[in-house]
Amino acid sequence: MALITLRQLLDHAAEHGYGLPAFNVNNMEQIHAIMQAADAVDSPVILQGSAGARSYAGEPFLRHLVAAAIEMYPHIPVCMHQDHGASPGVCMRSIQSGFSSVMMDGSLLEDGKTPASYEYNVRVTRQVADIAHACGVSVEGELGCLGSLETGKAGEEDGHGAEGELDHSMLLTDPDEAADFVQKTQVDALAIAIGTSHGAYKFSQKPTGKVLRIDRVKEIHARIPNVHLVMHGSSSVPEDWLAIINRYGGDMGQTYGVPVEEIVEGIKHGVRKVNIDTDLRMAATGAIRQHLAEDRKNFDPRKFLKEATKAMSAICKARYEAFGSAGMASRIGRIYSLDEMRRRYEKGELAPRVS
Ligand SMILES: O=C(COP(=O)(O)O)[C@@H](O)[C@H](O)[C@H](O)COP(=O)(O)O
Repeated sequence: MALITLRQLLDHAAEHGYGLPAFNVNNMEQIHAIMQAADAVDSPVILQGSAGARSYAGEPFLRHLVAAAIEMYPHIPVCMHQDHGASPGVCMRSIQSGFSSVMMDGSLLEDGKTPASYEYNVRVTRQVADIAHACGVSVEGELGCLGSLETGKAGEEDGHGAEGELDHSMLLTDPDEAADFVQKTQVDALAIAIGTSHGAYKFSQKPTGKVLRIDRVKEIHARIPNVHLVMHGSSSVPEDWLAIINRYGGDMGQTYGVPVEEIVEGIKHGVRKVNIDTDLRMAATGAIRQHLAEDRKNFDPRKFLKEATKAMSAICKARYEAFGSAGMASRIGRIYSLDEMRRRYEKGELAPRVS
């Protein structure tokens, strides 16, 4: 079984200077697409499940789908990560369910909507890190609230996101606070706010450095060079799929995502995990719309779901190649079990290095 922790994966990524896309999963087709692409280019994989995914698929289905991926592709290291845990309880249940990594998002209160105080964030994240590390499981924390620097708002399409309008001090992670946060919480990876947001409507025009603050990634990395950084809301919102969706009956507004080259620049400066969900949603929707419009007699869902899988897989492959994770699955070597990771935490081998 090639279940790997986020920590081991990101340590390898940092050592070899690459980044990993973390794709959200809710169903079999998404998992097929991600695994087929990873198999084609020899990339390790991060599958992540949100609260929405758990309520859509049901926790046992999600767990068994991931187990099936691991069984079918034993040569590919797969990290099963819980996306945006709104409370320590959510994280504990994911650990119980077999996830090898959890995100405690204490940037918002348990309702997933109200911005939390720094002290609250430190307290709940540390609580999760203590328990997760005692189980060998990795922890991602978040500092700063995700949201658009154009509008001050979080992404609208996601159940999880700050309500109302936020000012720039909340929408941008502060480098010194990031160092203090990592030291106090002992997280393995830190999600930072730099102007990205969840969903398709991130930017009203191709983003400039004013609204997509890659310079802030660089400042944070300069302050904490040994900490693995995470970019959320990092779909590129492919224009070709947007056009196909609209050509075949869709009604999406003009919008822009995070250009792949900007993510690659972030990877050069400590970004190791890149969250992507919307791109696969758009590819699947476009492919299904196109298939149903062009083959009006078809009533076999396998035919259009295969088209959706192919479309999603092409995006996954492109991201593995652009982020440099292609070719790395076979170079990871021995995978530490959760129990070995637990002992490494106990010995202090994995304590974050923050000066
Ligand atoms: O950053 C993320 C995705 O970014 P994206 O929209 O693809 O730019 C994820 O962390 C989100 O949490 C995920 O899309 C949430 O999905 P649901 O809550 O709708 O399942």
